[in-house]
Amino acid sequence: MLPFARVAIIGLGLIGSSLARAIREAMPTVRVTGYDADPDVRAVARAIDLCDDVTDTAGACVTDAELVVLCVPVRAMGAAAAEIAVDLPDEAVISDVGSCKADVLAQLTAVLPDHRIIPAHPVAGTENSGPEAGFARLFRRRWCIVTPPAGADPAAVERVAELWRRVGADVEMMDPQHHDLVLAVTSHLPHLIAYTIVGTASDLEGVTRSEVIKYSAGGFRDFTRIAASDPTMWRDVFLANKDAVLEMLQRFSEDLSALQRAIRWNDGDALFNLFTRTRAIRRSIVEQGQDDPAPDFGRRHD
Ligand SMILES: NC(=O)c1ccc[n+]([C@@H]2O[C@H](COP(=O)([O-])OP(=O)(O)OC[C@H]3O[C@@H](n4cnc5c(N)ncnc54)[C@H](O)[C@@H]3O)[C@@H](O)[C@H]2O)c1
Ligand SMILES: O=C(O)C(=O)C[C@]1(C(=O)O)C=C[C@@H](O)C=C1
Repeated sequence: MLPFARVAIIGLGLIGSSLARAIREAMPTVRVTGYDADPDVRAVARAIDLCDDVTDTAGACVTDAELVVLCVPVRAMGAAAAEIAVDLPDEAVISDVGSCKADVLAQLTAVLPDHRIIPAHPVAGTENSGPEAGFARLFRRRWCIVTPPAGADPAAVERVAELWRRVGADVEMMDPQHHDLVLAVTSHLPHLIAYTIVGTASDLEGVTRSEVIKYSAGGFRDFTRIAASDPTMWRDVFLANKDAVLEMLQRFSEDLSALQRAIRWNDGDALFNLFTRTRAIRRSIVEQGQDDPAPDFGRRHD
């Protein structure tokens, strides 16, 4: 049985539009309605026939929804929930796709205290934004972490998990705070480092911008892809997951200082031992098939 027959998606950017496409592909009988605060995004969504209906108000989008998925930047979640509050059916399940969970759960609970709120985070994305950047296969063989609050209705949790399984994701359950700590080191810190290194390189006196572009091969080029990620989304992630990010950043800074010392004092063993350990980690990730398991479609439009 389908987990939901009517799904409303609020926010039709990369993730919202990918979810709309994926639901329509995997579950063609599900009615998908969509809304975005930006009229240009709504126009594009209509032009590309993204949903069964794209509405001009958030309320109209959710009036008969069984599931509402908020796909807006994390610090806009509370405002998006407030906009649908009066039109939301009592029995509707509310979910979201935000990259951090504790702060989003607090925002949604404050605005919709009487609704079943089952947050989730598909750990899949690209550096691109907007409805045209989305693609149906984005979630295939990627993790989706469902972070139900304490005491959540198990049936609602299972229906949200099943929706993500149907669009191809592997589902894990996690406590919201633990999610935020794990993702701070596996996703948020890497983005912060990428933003920093690309900024540092472009600020260098004595190195021209054209040289940075001309010689950006290998490692630096990979950093530039990540550093091209959406500014609004990432500003919100760092501010909403401040504590976990600062904790991981502190540990990272200490490890970087140790590396700085090793280089200064010609401690080749320290460098060699660390690089040997990190190479083994990378190889075990590849062996477990967790490295870009979908290389053919992970980085392009369908
Ligand atoms: N991009 C990724 O790699 C990725 C991966 C997983 C999860 N996420 C999460 O998904 C969410 C959406 O990210 P995205 O990459 O799709 O961003 P996006 O910029 O492509 O899309 C966000 C959309 O939300 C709309 N919006 C903003 N405020 C709104 C509001 N109050 N009501 C209605 N629409 C509103 C914007 O107009 C925009 O079209 C974020 O919470 C992000 O943390 C992103
Ligand atoms: O591949 C990318 O472009 C991503 O940054 C995707 C990525 C990640 O860090 O893995 C980014 C943020 C999300 O919340 C989930 C996935």
